[in-house]
Order: sequence, then structure tokens, then C-alpha cells
Amino acid sequence: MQENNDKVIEKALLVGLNITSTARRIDDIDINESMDELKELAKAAGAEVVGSLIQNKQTRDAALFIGKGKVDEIRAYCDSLEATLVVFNDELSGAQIRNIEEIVGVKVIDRTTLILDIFAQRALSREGKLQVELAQLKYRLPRLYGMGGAMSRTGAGIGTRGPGEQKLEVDKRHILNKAADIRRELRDVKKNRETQRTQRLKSNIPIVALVGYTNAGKSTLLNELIKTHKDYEQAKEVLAKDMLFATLDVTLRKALLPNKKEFLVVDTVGFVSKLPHDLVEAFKATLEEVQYADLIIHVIDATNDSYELQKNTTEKVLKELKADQKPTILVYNKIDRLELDIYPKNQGDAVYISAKKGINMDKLIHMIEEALMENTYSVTLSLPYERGDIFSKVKDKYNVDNFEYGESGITVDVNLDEEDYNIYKEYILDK
Ligand SMILES: Nc1nc2c(ncn2[C@@H]2O[C@H](COP(=O)(O)OP(=O)(O)OP(=O)(O)O)[C@@H](O)[C@H]2O)c(=O)[nH]1
Ligand SMILES: [Mg+2]
Repeated sequence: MQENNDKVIEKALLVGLNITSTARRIDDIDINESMDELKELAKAAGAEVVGSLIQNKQTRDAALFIGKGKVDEIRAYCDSLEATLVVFNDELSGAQIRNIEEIVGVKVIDRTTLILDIFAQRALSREGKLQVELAQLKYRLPRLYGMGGAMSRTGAGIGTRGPGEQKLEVDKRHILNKAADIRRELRDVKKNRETQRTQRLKSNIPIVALVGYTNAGKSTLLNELIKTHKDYEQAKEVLAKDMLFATLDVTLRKALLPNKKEFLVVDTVGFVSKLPHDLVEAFKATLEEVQYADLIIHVIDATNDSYELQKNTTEKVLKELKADQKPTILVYNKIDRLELDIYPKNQGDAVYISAKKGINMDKLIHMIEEALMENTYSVTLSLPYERGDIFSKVKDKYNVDNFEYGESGITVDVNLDEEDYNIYKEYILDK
């Protein structure tokens, strides 16, 4: 194990179980793809992957998950590869972790612990940190027995980190108290967020949420969309990186439609298959922003071999968030890396783009405009000068910059929503 300034680079051996009988779950993704993803997750957590093995088996083993013979094999692998960490592709019980650790002699963690560890390292906002910590505590509680083992949580590194660098609790009573504290604090944070949201909803700016599998290109797309805004500056861009879970915190930024109306773009945490259930629960709160969106842009990495599965995973979460009935645009991204004629042309609510190379961005932006303007009325208002109050209201609310001072008043081109259309009907200029 190399160590510098407390940063431990662990050498990880990955282990996957391929269930070959009917015990296999229908939504289990292909084992090779799942292991590739596990490798990316291990890298994202800061580990160096030194090896990977798959066990084909009819059923899961209650005590050792993959069976005694394979565990002995893992031990030999660990010795020869000098692995310091074994990562299982599935969620293990506390007893299984302890039993396997006893045989292989190095730290054993599962996919859930790995994902929680990445989240623990990346969460930036107060709320994000609290949610990750709560998810970690919930995960640990039923496993305390298994993790009391000799080498389990005494060392540093993956699986021992909590947000804010404190060591995770190992005492049940402490955990329960801590979880209660966090829940209380989260309630306060939530109130705060609700206040902000109420203000936002009052301001009437439509909200467009970017959702999709991790690494699909959501943040890259956000950075492209905000370039349309007059107040755009590079400092407003968000981190876009070839790394799973680059984005953990919800970010809102302003952008402009061709008709000059403002909208807010929301960047969200990416989804992944087998996302730990506690984390889904925790991040549902963050993903609440999606529930308030007027439009959802589902970003899909069209170059990924499992993009269909990734799309399904995302759609399942959207359903859980009760956001599956919202107007949605499917964006197939990264087409700069595809042969030009292998993807269907744009059809219905889908569009093929490259966020990075700016291909078909104009098409996408027009689709966004159409979707957001669906229930609006494009009118010209003729406002007498004594109704300057209406003018300033409309100007602020709709970000109007197309108006003219005439002899009898001000004429304004604007897209009114239904409510305002009825209020200002008498001032509408007949075409
Ligand atoms: N070739 C190509 N690469 C792209 C495109 N869009 C994004 N990428 C790359 O894909 C990687 C992931 O992009 P992000 O924008 O960080 O993806 P994300 O969906 O925000 O990912 P998470 O925040 O981790 O969930 C980065 O390396 C991007 O440069 C594209 O249109 N073409
Ligand atoms: Mg991102």
C-alpha cells in the first residue's frame, strides 16, 4: 500500500458472481459489462485495479457468497498480486464479509460500500454530506457484527471514509444517535431548500432538468446550454469529467431560449445499476428538483454498449420519483464518436447530438423552446403609457427585450402564459 499524506492508493482485486440458473434476476446486467462498470467505480474511488475474476455458479453461497474453492483462489491471487482490497460486485452480508476476510486476509468490501465511499469523497454541499453519512450509517447498522472483525474497519482507505473525513462509527448506540441527529439537521436543510424553491417558482422561470446514467454527458451539456445566456462566464461552468459520479450536488444555472426567454438548467447526480437502495432514498431528496421541472432532458451515452440498459435504469428511477409522466426529450449524446449513418435520424421526442463538439445543439434548443412554450401565447401587447406598471411586470417576468415606444404607448412582443394571457387580453394587438 502506498501512502502519501493519508491518501491511500489501494490495490484492488475485483470479484463478480455470475448466476447461471433461474436464481438470476431479470434485470441483472451482463456480467462482463457489470464488471467493467465495477472497475470504473473502483477507479473513481481512487483504487488501482490489479485484477478481476468472475465465478459462474448456480446459486449464491450463504456463508461465503461465492463458495470455499473460489475464496481460496482469491487468497492466492491477493498474495501474488499484492492486492490490499477485494471488491465484490454484489451486496454482501456482514457475516459473509467477515468469513471471507478471515480466509483471504485483506479487507473485503462490496459494491455498495464502494459507491458510498465515492459519494463520501465527492459530496460538497452540507445536504449532500449529511445524506451520504446517513446512507453509510444505515448500511453499517445491520453489518456491525461482520465488521467487528480483525482488519475490517481499523485501517484507512475505501470503506472507512465518511464525508468530512471523520472515521465512521462502529458502536450501535452511537450510530443510532448520530442517525437521529442527521435526520434532524436534514429537516432544517430541507426547509431552507423549500424556501429557495418557492422563490424560484414565483419567479416563473421554467426549469429543465438534465438526468441520465453517470458519465452520459449531462454536465457537458449544461456547460453548452448556459453559453446562450448573456451573463454567461466560464466560471459558471460545472465539472465535466470522464469519471463516474463526477457530479454529486444539484446545480442550477441560467440559459436563454432563442425567443430570449430565460430558463433554468438543473444538473443532477448520475444513475448507476445496482445503486444502493439507501442511497436512492437519500438522493431522492436531492433529485426532488426533478419533480419540479417543467421539462426533463434524458441524456444517453449513445456510444455505450449497454445504453439500452442504462436508459431503462434511469427510467426506473424517474418512475420512482413520479417524474415519468413529465414532458421529456431523449438526447442521444456523443454522436461524434459514432458512424454517421448507423443512428436513426431525429424522430419525435429524440435528438442525436454531441454536447462536446456542439453538433445538433440548435435542434435541441429548438425542441426545448417548443416544449417550454407549449402552453404559452405569442402576442404583441400595446400598453398605454399610464400602464407602465404592466410593462415593468411583463418585462421582468418574461425577460422581454423586444419593445418599442410609440405615440400612444409601448408595444411589446412576448410569450404569455395562460394566466397572463387572460389578464392582459384587452391590450393584445390584433394581428
Ligand atoms: N466524445 C464525446 N465525449 C463527450 C461528449 N459529451 C460528454 N463527453 C465526455 O464524457 C465524459 C463525461 O461527461 P460529463 O458531462 O461529466 O458526464 P455526466 O453525465 O455529467 O457524468 P456524472 O456527473 O459523472 O454523472 C467527459 O469526459 C466528457 O468530455 C460528446 O458529445 N462526445
Ligand atoms: Mg456530471
